[in-house]
Amino acid sequence: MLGKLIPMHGFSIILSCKAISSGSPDCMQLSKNASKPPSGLLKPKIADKPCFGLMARTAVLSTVMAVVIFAAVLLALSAFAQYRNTVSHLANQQTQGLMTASLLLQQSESLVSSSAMLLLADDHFSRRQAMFEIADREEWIGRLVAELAALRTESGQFEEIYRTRDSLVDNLKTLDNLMRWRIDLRAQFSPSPAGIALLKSVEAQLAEVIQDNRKLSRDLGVAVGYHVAAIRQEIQQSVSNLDSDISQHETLLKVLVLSVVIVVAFTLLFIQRSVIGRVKRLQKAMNSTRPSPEDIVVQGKDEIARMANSIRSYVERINLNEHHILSMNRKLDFLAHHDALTHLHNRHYFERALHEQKASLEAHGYCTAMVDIDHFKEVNDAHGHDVGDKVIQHIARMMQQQLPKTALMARYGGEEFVVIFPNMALEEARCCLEAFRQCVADTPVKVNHSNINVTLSIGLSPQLPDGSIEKTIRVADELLYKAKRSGRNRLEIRDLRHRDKISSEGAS
Ligand SMILES: Nc1nc2c(ncn2[C@@H]2O[C@H](COP(=O)(O)OP(=O)(O)OP(=O)(O)O)[C@@H](O)[C@H]2O)c(=O)[nH]1
Repeated sequence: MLGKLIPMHGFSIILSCKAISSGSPDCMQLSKNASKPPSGLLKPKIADKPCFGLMARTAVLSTVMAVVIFAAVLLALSAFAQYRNTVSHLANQQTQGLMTASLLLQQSESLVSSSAMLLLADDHFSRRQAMFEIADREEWIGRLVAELAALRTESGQFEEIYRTRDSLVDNLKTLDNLMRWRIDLRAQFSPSPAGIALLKSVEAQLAEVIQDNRKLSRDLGVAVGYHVAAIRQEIQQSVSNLDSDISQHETLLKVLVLSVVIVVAFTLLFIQRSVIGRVKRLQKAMNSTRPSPEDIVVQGKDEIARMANSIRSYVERINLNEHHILSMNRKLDFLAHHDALTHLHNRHYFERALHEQKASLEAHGYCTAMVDIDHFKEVNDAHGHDVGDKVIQHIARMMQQQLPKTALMARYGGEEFVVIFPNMALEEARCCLEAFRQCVADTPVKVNHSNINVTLSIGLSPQLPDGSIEKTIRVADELLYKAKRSGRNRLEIRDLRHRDKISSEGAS
């Protein structure tokens, strides 16, 4: 009857219930309840709905970060391309332009010195040599101006150079003619006043042409110098633009790097708050010896919230199951010590209590009684076992009400009860039992609108001077059967003082 294992929600509990084996209604109900879980415990509360969860947020943050990094890389690449263009423009065009302009300036100065050579020529050979030189310079100037014009976009500004150069070359041709004339005049010189006057006139024209020549040479130098200055200024401007571009790109890159840092910091903060912090809180709640659903915080609707919700409902289910098991254990504990039908102590408990209290009972004295319902089989036969059960319950109830609270009573067999009166004199016990027997005999049991009369036979024994408590119970049992044999509805007693029996008989 003891040690029956019942599997329940993954747990095993030990049932100690005589009534299970005997098929008592209470225990049957209990065993049914034990096999089925409390209602509403097994369903998780949260449905798996789609939501803007951690994955989506992480994806958004990663996209933002990727976009910012991509923009930074794009900006850096375009900046590098721009710098390369500017540097290549500076190196290829403006520097070359500056060099060409410098060469042009050099050639212009050579043209002026060639004209000086022409002025110093004493014979036609020197004059022609000077003219060759001048033609060579003229050609160089033409070539360099064309080159410079190809490098520079503002071609309109070269007209001044062309015009000055052409005027200078014309002027040099005039100078050449005058020089040839002067050489010829000097070669055929006749100191006549006409000859002297002619030579002076040639000298005067030469002086005028030389004057023009100086002016035109200066103008050519100024025109070329203007371009050199313009190119230098453009180079300076390009360098300054490059500098400003670099600083602009620098600022933009700083902003982008700062953005990346902010996005990364925000991502870390997000991971800390949305993931790590919450998982830690969850872990802390689960680490406690008895996790409570209230400690499991569910914030938001993301994956962690869903996990927390699942854990929470799982903890709720475990707690509810635990509560259920504890309540079942309480019931089983009760049933282990009590009779399921009458809720009096059962025989097992009685025998254990007797064993534990034996020394104390024997030291302080006691009386023992056995109580049995008369003709109970007839009650069963006439009204059925259900009614018989109700009659047994009624008698048990009356026992609890009528007999002293200090009495240790138990259901001993089918319709048989045992009572120990600790520290009580025989007479006092007899009075109690007699009043109880009388009361039962006088009170019909009302079951299903019918009154059933029952009587009790009782055997009462005091503590035996030479016997154990078990022997006293046996004596009380013998006295009970003596009461039965003597006609029932009576109390048989052994009085040690008179060494004979006293019996009290009921009305029947
Ligand atoms: N309804 C019900 N009947 C029980 C229970 N336990 C035992 N009985 C019945 O109680 C009856 C006892 O019958 P008997 O031992 O012949 O005794 P009796 O009919 O009471 O006659 P006496 O004791 O001689 O007066 C039997 O019919 C048992 O089946 C129970 O828990 N419920």
